[in-house]
Amino acid sequence: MNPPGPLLVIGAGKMASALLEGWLALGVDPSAVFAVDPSPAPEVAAALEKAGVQLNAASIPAPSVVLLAVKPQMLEAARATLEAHVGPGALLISVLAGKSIATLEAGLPAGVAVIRTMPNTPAAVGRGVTALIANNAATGEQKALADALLRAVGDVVWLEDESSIDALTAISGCGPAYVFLLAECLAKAGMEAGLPQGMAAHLARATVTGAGELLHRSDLEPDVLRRNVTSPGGVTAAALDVLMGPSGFEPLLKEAVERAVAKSRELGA
Ligand SMILES: NC(=O)C1=CN([C@@H]2O[C@H](COP(=O)(O)OP(=O)(O)OC[C@H]3O[C@@H](n4cnc5c(N)ncnc54)[C@H](O)[C@@H]3O)[C@@H](O)[C@H]2O)C=CC1
Ligand SMILES: O=C(O)[C@@H]1CCC=N1
Repeated sequence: MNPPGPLLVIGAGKMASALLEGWLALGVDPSAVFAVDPSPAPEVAAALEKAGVQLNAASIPAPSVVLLAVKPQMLEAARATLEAHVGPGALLISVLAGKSIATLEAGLPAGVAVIRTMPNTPAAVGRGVTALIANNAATGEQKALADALLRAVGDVVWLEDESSIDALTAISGCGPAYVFLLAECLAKAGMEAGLPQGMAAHLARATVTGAGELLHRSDLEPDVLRRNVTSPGGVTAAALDVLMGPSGFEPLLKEAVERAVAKSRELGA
């Protein structure tokens, strides 16, 4: 899984940190990892230093892999760094929402390998899911390396058609935020139902993670697992009447996902 040469991260933020955390834990050599970030969060800078990754080194050897992880809106500002470090034999792996392979290729040497990906932050604990799509210049070895790097931090899905990445971003890229919001709302509802704050937060967290783990390990479909909780005429059914009603989860998530897809397309325009 170690790249054949140095690995450079441009933009050491939350997504890059999640990937790096997973890679370093699995044995990527930190002395071959470099990061460039003009204003890293202090906790990220401290974690990189502790791990032995060189942040903003004065001189960076030619990387074999460049992970681009700035905000999509910062792509143009990061172009100079990108162009300085992505040589003809390098592989560029981008995690930027919305930014197409053609946009990423602009300004880089002709024939540079580019792999556009959409990971998610559970990669930090080896439970991410990442979609990948490569340009024609990427070799079999480079695709295998990207596959190994992303597979090391979770599941991977290779795409045939780049246009599907906007919908995919709205589901798996953003999805962890929807689940964390569920935990937040469940805790607040618990407090409003009379539980002390700490207990409500604890119960919500344990319930969301426990249900996630059950879904992960079980062969049963989510609707079967839901029915297994729901006694006819019972307590869960009373709650599901609301959550599965006309203003419940389904129409709400449909609208949220539609907006996320539209935003992903807008970022790429
Ligand atoms: N956070 C997430 O769950 C996911 C994020 N992504 C993508 O990852 C990318 C980064 O997102 P986050 O990590 O959440 O953002 P972030 O804001 O945590 O990280 C971005 C980092 O880029 C740095 N930066 C800004 N300008 C730079 C430049 N010119 N050169 C080098 N570094 C520069 C910032 O200082 C910051 O540390 C985005 O493009 C996003 O679409 C993709 C999937 C999931
Ligand atoms: O919010 C964003 O734009 C990025 C893309 C997927 C998750 N975070």
